[in-house]
Amino acid sequence: MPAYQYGDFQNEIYSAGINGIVPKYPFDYVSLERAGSEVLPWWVLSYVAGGAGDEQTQRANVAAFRKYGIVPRMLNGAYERDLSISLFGIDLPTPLFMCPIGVIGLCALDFHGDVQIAKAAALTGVPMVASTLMMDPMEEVASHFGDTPGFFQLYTPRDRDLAASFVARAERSGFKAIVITLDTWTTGWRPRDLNTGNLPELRGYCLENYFTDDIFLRRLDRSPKEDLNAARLEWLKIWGNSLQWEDLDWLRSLTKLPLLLKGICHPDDVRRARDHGIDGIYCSNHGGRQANGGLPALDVLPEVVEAAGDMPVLFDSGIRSGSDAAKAIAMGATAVGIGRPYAYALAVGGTDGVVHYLRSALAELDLLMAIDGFPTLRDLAAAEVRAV
Ligand SMILES: Cc1cc2nc3c(=O)[nH]c(=O)nc-3n(C[C@H](O)[C@H](O)[C@H](O)COP(=O)(O)O)c2cc1C
Ligand SMILES: O=C(O)C(=O)c1ccccc1
Repeated sequence: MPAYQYGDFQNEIYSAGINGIVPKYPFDYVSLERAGSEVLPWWVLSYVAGGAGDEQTQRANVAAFRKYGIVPRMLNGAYERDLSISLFGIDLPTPLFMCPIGVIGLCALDFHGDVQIAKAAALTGVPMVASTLMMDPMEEVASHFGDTPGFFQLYTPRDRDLAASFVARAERSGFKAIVITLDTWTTGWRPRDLNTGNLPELRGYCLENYFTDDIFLRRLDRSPKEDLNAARLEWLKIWGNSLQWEDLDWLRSLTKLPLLLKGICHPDDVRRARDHGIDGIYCSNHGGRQANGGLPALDVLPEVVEAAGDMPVLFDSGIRSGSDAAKAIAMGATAVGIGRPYAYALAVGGTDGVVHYLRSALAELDLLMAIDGFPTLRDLAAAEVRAV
């Protein structure tokens, strides 16, 4: 018997269809986004859907995937596929991961989306990169990962002791790597949210990691429960640290876990990262939420990959489907981040909706590898990609 292939999901769906069982959730991104938009509260939707400026970069991220095509190869035994990768010595069954999304907690109807995503990670083997901004503390979220490794995304606070505490807590909770986000020490110019004065964190949402940390709490006279206003103002004082290269040496000294830098788009920055003992690069423009007018992240990926050499390169910004993931891998990404799509999937169906979305993306990727003749991700990575 051949091993289970993700593409068998397709057969399950057709077989169910014969028996009159109609799928609960959509299979294409446009329908998923529409369904998610109908159920999210307006202010969460505005925050998730929006980006910087007139959202030109956000749209360009998605459009970039239409500019490239993979050249298929035939007759080379792609009857069975292997989608596994190894990252920092950790074996993962697939090349996908879930990007850090600070308000993911709010995208679930019960406002405990971080836990629901952790459960989806456990069920699929697709790791969650958990944001610093959570509706539940990281210890609780990590307790639902099952056998799937989790990564912790650090928004480095200005208070160094608090940063050290977050890293230590992440290590104790069993997270397997730390992702330091560099492009969001201040919020981008986001007209959709500016029009309604909408910033969830400032209202005191998603700050549970801070509100459960002794180092943060000692800055307050009264607990966040007693005085939420004072707590969120204190958060605003310490939250965004505009790091410099030298600060990486301090961050490096905090942990032996693999460290990744998120937001890297220039090959010189890749080389400097290596000089500072960084283990992995995360190429991203934050889904066009931070700076408008920049290049699509996919367009800079090949240069970043070349400069990275043997360092793994994680990628996000514009991935909507399994075939998008295939292109990013063919252009050099080691692992590929799903962002906005899983937020909508969570809104539509909770953990179940996210598992459905991830299985669909993996099925599409797997079938594409079957049809295009790439039995392994190594073969796909070596595929010829041409500009359309
Ligand atoms: C609502 C929302 C919140 C986000 N919060 C974070 C965050 O807390 N930390 C972070 O590093 N990136 C955050 N990101 C950026 C994502 O990690 C990722 O870079 C981006 O979603 C990729 O773009 P895409 O979703 O359009 O594919 C957020 C993105 C969205 C949509
Ligand atoms: O919304 C975001 O993308 C994000 O990462 C963020 C986090 C905290 C404050 C502002 C923006």
